[in-house]
Amino acid sequence: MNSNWREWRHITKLDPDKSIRPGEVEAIATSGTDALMLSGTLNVTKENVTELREQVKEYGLPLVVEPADPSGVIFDDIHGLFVPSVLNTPEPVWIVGKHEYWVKNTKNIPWDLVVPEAYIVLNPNSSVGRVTRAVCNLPAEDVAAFATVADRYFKFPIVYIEYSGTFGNPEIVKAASEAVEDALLYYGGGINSKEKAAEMAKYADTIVVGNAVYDNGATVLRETVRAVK
Ligand SMILES: CC(C)=CCC/C(C)=C/CC/C(C)=C/CC/C(C)=C/COP(=O)(O)OP(=O)(O)O
Ligand SMILES: O=P(O)(O)OC[C@@H](O)CO
Ligand SMILES: [Mg+2]
Repeated sequence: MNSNWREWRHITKLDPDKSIRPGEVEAIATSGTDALMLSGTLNVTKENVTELREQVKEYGLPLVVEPADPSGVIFDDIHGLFVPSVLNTPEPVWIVGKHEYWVKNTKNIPWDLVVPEAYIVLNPNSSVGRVTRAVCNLPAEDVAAFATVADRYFKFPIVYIEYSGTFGNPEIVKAASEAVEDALLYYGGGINSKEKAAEMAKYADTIVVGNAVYDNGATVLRETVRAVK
C-alpha cells in the first residue's frame, strides 16, 4: 500500500449510496488504483460509509473518506479524511460553514488524517453542482484564478476540478494546471476509457474515476489505471 497520498496518480471513488457485488470489489481493489475514496453528495450516512468500509478494507488499499456533510464523517480504520470546500459557490456554508459546525460539535478530530480540498465544481447538473449552487459557466481564466487563490493564497494542498458525471473541457484543466504551483491538481468527471484518462492525466496530477466503476465495471477501471501509470 502506498499511503503517501501525495504520490497517488489514480483514485477510485466509491459511492456509499450504491452497491457493488462482492466479486466486483476484488476486481476493483486489484485494478492498480492507488486508493479508494468513499464519497457521494446524496444519501451518505455514517451507516452506509461504515458498511462500504467493511466491504473494501480487507484488500489493503488506502481508504479515504470524503464527506459531503459532518453527518457522514467516520474516523476509524481509514487512512485519510479529505474535506472539501467549494470555491465557486455563492453560499459560504459550502466553503467554511459546515466546517465550523463540524468542529464545534465534534470531540477529538484526528487532524493528522484531515486533508483540505479546494473544489471548483463545473457541472451544474451534478448533485454537487445542484446542492452547492456552484457557478459553473466559468471561462478558463476564472477557473485558473480560483486555482491560484486556492494554491497560493489559501495554501490548499489539493485543487479539485470536479465535472462529476460528465467529461470536462481539457483546456480548462490545462489552464488550472498552469495556475497551480504547490497544490496537487485533481481531475474527476466522466472518465470511462483509457483515452479520457490519458487526456486529463496530461494536466492533472491525479485522476478520480467514479461512475465508470458502476456503469462500465472493473475492466474499464483497470484500463484507466494503465493509461496513467
Ligand atoms: C465539514 C465537513 C465534514 C463536510 C462538508 C464538506 C463540504 C463543504 C462538501 C461540499 C461539496 C460536496 C458535497 C462534496 C462531496 C464529494 C463529492 C463531490 C462527491 C460526488 O458527488 P456527486 O457525484 O455529484 O453526487 P452523487 O454521486 O451523490 O450523485
Ligand atoms: O463519477 P465520475 O463522473 O467519474 O466523477 C468522479 C468524481 O470526480 C466525482 O466526485
Ligand atoms: Mg457520484
